[in-house]
Amino acid sequence: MENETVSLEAIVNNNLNGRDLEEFNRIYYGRTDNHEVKLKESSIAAAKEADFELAAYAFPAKKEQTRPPRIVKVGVIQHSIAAPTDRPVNEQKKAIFEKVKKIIDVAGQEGVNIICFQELWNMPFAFCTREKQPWCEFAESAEDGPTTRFLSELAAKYAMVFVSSILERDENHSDILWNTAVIISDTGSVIGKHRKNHIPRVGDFNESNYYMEGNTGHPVFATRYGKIAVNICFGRHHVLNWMMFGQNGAEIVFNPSATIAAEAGSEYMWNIEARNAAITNCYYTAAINRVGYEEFPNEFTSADGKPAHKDLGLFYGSSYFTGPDGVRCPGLSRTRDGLLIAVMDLNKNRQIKDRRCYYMTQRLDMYVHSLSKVLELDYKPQVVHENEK
Ligand SMILES: NC(=O)NCCC(=O)O
Repeated sequence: MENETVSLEAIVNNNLNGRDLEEFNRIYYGRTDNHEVKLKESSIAAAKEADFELAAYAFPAKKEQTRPPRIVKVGVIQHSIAAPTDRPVNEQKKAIFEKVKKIIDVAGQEGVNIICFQELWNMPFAFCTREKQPWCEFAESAEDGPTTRFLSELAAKYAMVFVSSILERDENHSDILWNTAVIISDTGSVIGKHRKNHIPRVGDFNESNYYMEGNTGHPVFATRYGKIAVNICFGRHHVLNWMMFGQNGAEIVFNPSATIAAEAGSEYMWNIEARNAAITNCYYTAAINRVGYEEFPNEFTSADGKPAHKDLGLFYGSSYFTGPDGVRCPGLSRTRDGLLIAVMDLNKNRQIKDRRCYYMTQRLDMYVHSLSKVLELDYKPQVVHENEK
């Protein structure tokens, strides 16, 4: 990945300085100060040794008279796969566990309370191949599969909540597969799970060959550290999906993703969507994407007349956090594994709700009425023509 652009931030920082850089950050990202948080020397050394990026930023809120601050440390981890995709399934999984454990340990020593990984973090994103074997064998039980067991131990050790996106095998319902986020509590037990609501049918994202649209609605999980929800990857293009997590009281919504620069994943939209969701729903968002190229043993086509190929393209990382006011922190790079930490004051959500009144002005009643009409078979779009008086 030597010739890849490192990040948009790097381009800006290398080419702007002084007032121009300040004005760019103020106008584009909404920030006058990055609120960089100092990290332990031992964490910085461990990150260097294990070759991953490490950065932390605060999202402070105003001091209130009647509520103490509600500070929570949230981490997101982006990473590439750790073994070639032609190695045995369990070997590939184990190699990812070993790599990611080093990152979790640093998060533990930094006192991180909640961690979210990228989409299907424990496997290559193999659905582009349309092959069932061996990729379906990565599926496991959400409740007591090897990935949940691996994380449960670390959750209890560090009193950490995990949001773990996996390929789920539902043994109680005829062995079918789901794209599922498992929420593991700070005690190590499974609080619950959420299944991906919107399954892509675009480019090489052939996920609909493997699993169906989720059946878990829009759950919000009340953890020890705050109310969290998960909008899995493609759901970030669906504003109502984001909206429902807000209606159910989410304070932080994670968007674990696996997306590439090409049209299907649309890198130019990446920096907008989770940020816009934070603004319109007055909650924190965290967008997490995987990193690197994943080459598969057999060629596949994109059904576009172009030559067959063995990889999807670059997963461009660029994970980032946004506060409920729409201000975002610098993101991780496009090219390296990383741990990004946000020190959030959750009081900020209500402060922004009180100030901007988006919930008060949202007119749900009007939309329920309009949408119920849209669903009618004989619906006619409300278009007014010049000669219709
Ligand atoms: N994993 C996934 O849903 N990717 C779809 C491409 C996109 O990010 O829009």
